[in-house]
This record gives sequence, structure tokens and C-alpha cells, in this order.
Amino acid sequence: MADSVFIEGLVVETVVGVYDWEREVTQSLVIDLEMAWDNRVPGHSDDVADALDYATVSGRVETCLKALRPKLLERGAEVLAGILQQEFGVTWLRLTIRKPGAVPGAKAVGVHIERGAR
Ligand SMILES: Nc1nc2c(c(=O)[nH]1)N=C([C@H](O)[C@@H](O)CO)CN2
Repeated sequence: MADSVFIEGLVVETVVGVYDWEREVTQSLVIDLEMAWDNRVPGHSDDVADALDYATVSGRVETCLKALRPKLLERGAEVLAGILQQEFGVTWLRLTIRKPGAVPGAKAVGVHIERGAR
């Protein structure tokens, strides 16, 4: 089953970073997320209760990162993956967190993680 629900380019403003100055400001993170989901069920019922609601997930991602204020992008990614698996029942996910402007000369830097099995 190769179905999925995705979120692309979700911008979240939060405190993030390992350096002292970074703990005093907010910076933008850009989230891309793909989550395995059987879309046949909502495809037949036309009921959002059967779907993985990308609006609800987006809100949870934003709330989590704003509260977490991680030092490392890896920490943000790992915590988000756990929430998606435990709270939303996502069995497999691929998550990218980009930190635009973190390295002068690079468009963005960041991390990719993949967790679970399809
Ligand atoms: N693999 C990582 N490397 C670095 C991170 C990170 O989150 N993961 N963070 C920093 C600093 O916070 C940097 O973004 C400040 O510009 C450095 N390396």
C-alpha cells in the first residue's frame, strides 16, 4: 500500500539552535512530511474522520516545535516522529526539517528522517 498524506513547506517560527544567541531569537524552520495512510477508506466514505487530517497534523507540528524549542533539528524531528506515530497512528513517515539561512551560501540545511514500516 503506497498511499500517503503529505505536508510540504510548512513554516514554523520557534527558538532553535545550539548557540547562545539562538536561544534569544526565533528562526524559521520549514517542514516537509509524508505519512503512510490508507486513503481508500476516506476515498469511499468522503468523511474527514477517516482521513489523516493534514490541517490537524500541521497544527500539532507547529504547537510541538514552538513548545519544544529544540537545540538540534534532530531533536525536533525525533519528537515529531514519536507524536505522529503515537497520537495519529502513522505507521511510516518521512520527515524533513530545513533551517534556511543557517549556513551562509547554502539555500538551506537540515535533516531527513524516516521512521516505521509501510
Ligand atoms: N546536524 C546538525 N548540525 C547543526 C545543527 C543542527 O541542528 N543539526 N545546528 C547548528 C546550529 O544551531 C546552527 O544552525 C547555527 O547556524 C549547527 N549544526
